[in-house]
Amino acid sequence: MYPWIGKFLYPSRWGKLLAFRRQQEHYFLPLVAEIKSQKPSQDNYSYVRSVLDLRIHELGDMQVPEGQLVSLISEFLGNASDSTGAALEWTMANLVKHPEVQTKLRAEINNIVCGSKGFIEDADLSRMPYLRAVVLESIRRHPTIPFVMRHVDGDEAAKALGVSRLPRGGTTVNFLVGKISRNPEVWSNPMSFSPERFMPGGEGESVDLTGTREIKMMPFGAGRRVCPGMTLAMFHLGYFVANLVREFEWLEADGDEAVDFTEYHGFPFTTMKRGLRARLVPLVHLTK
Ligand code: HEM
Repeated sequence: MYPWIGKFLYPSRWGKLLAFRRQQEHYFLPLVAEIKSQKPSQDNYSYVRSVLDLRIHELGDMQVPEGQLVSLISEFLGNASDSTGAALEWTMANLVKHPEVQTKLRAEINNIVCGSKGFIEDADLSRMPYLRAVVLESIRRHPTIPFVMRHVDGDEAAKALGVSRLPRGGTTVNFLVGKISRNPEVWSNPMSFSPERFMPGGEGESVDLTGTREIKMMPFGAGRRVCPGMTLAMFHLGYFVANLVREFEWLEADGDEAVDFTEYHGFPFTTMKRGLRARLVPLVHLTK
């Protein structure tokens, strides 16, 4: 409730946090300065440039202060790599555990790629519906961000939440992303791993990831603050999974190294408690 109390309760952790923050400033600010010094053009219009160009109307058209810029950059980098990495690990773990899904996926990939150039191109992904189904099923079953919070206020919000009224000044609502995508009233056998549910005729066939039409799952959040990296993340996941499955057969490791789906609830990501271990067999491709 009062985050500032933390520095008195946990002085050593607070010290570490400040040191980490200084390190971020040390790395990011020279890069920001370099971007500032460049003449903006269509070719180099980056995320940092877009934040530099922002003006906060409520504060007299003020620019985003340097401190907040550092926070935004670290949020952008952290959200991008850690959440995609965690989702990739969950996906590969499921493919190890479900060899029949892996075989079916490899057949789809090879069918598209074989006989042509011998490697996967960006455009090929759109012709791989089962690959998309595998990725969707993985982020449904194992959403890497288990909840999103919103400050809500007013009668309209109360109505949407199905309560008569909200406390004065509003309140914070925690939307349980994980529970939503494993709701047995929406998903049949929700704890099983079944990409087929996202194929034609399946209950998730036309699932809406942005949550504008309906919310059956919301691994990327929903509404105005929906993850801006969603399309990139879906592309990266599809691309990495396709290449990893095409190049290797993923087999379960023996004994204690076998796949363990126990979750580790870190902040803010849910990862595999014990990282994925697998036996990888390189596959030989015959190209024309
Ligand atoms: C599998 C990968 C990813 C997942 C599961 C994921 C999920 C999420 C979720 C649940 C949120 C919170 C949305 C909300 O509050 O409603 C979020 C926010 C955000 N994501 Fe992602 N994300 C992923 C990848 C990425 C990537 C690749 C990028 C950038 C290239 C990115 C950038 C961001 C940013 C900047 C925000 C904050 C948006 C805001 O506060 O308005 N994410 N993400």
